[in-house]
Amino acid sequence: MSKAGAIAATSALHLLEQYREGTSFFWSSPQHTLLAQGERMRFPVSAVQQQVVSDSSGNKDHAHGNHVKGVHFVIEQVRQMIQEAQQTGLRKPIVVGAIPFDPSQSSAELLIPETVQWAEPPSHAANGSYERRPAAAGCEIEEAPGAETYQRSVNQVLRQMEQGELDKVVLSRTLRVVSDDLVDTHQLLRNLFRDNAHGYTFAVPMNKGTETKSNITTTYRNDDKVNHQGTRTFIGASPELLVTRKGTIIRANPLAGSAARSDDPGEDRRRAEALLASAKDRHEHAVVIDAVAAALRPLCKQLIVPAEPSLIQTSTMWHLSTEIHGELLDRDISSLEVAFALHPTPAICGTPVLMAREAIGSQEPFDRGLFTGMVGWCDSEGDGEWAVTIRCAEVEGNELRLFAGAGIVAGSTPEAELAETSAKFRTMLLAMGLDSTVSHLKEE
Ligand SMILES: C=C(O[C@@H]1C=C(C(=O)O)C=C[C@H]1O)C(=O)O
Repeated sequence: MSKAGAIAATSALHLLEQYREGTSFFWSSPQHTLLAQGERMRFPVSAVQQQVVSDSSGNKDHAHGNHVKGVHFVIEQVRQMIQEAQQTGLRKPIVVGAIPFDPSQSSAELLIPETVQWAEPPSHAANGSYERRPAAAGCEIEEAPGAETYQRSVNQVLRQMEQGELDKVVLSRTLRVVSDDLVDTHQLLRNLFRDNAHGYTFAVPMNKGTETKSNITTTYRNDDKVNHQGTRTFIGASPELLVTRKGTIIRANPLAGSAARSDDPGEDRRRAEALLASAKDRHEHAVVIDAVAAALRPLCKQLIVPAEPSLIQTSTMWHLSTEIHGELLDRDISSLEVAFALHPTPAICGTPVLMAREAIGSQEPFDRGLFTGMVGWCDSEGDGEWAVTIRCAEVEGNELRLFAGAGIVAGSTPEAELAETSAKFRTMLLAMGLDSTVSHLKEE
């Protein structure tokens, strides 16, 4: 393949088998499969918090100021990492990893790897050759927040919507899963890859929180010393493309408006048709498309936005989808900069964005971290692919933390939004082999 820094091209399944927990970054999209190994440079862990003055006042403008600083910090650090890597002799460095929902609160998990291998996108047929084996066993599951608390939050947000200008807020919740044994992260990745051939499957090695003295840490790890118990991995299979850039051509594919799949084909089709016809879901979707188009328009010579959404399906969900194509005015805007021009879209935050972020901060009793951020890669020419980090979990030892959210608009009901989050957890639960254990989470 033409990608610089790449070792010989190989098959997607071959790359998947070479994945090593703790030292590999794995990515598969409808365009590419990528396995990045080792760590030449890593994004600084604690420097974000040093750069951004923490805001204890809860002031919205201050929080927004911090967010903007956090974004600039990430863009600048990535630019520096690429420059430094070029100075050390890498011809076309690539940055891979994930960026949090709020870069002023949590650290990005980005790195420049030692080696990069590319392969064609996975073929559906090849994926079918995998057997789905459980990745965790004998699990205890705890909902956080619990169902009642989540529904109360939805009601509070709905009341706020009746009173003011708040139009949409995405509220999420988590599941903490504790397994009897260490989670088999590699098997989890295989299962996700098998079940989500049309999406964006990823595994990101997370920092273990080591102190950094300089802004950019240069680490050389000895693979033999990596203990699976000591690794943290951010893993998932997102159906949602934030943006890809190749040269000046960009593509975005926001999703918003969802329905759970059904095992009964007739019922499944009815749910899809009802979703496409639902005024509430159409509005929830339109809010996202308007915001994405408004953010892209100033950057583009040409932008094509279909007037009507279409339907896409994953193995667990139906979604309203709009594929947006554009041509950038300026080739110097990297895929990461375009991604940040969009982030956070109302698909995972809400609108107006500052009010939505404030509502999320006051209603969600946990830090989103990398959830509803972005995952992907960007090379030194600015080309890249970034997906929205949803249908995902953080894995450490024998524990997983799963995340799922749902968009609240006027007309939403707490019961339906709770059921939607439960249905969205199924992508990860299925991949873990736990779907039958938690059948009450399945929306009927
Ligand atoms: C927030 C999530 O998904 C987002 C919310 C959607 C919705 O509210 O309909 C649909 C797709 C995603 O943009 C999630 O999966 O956790």
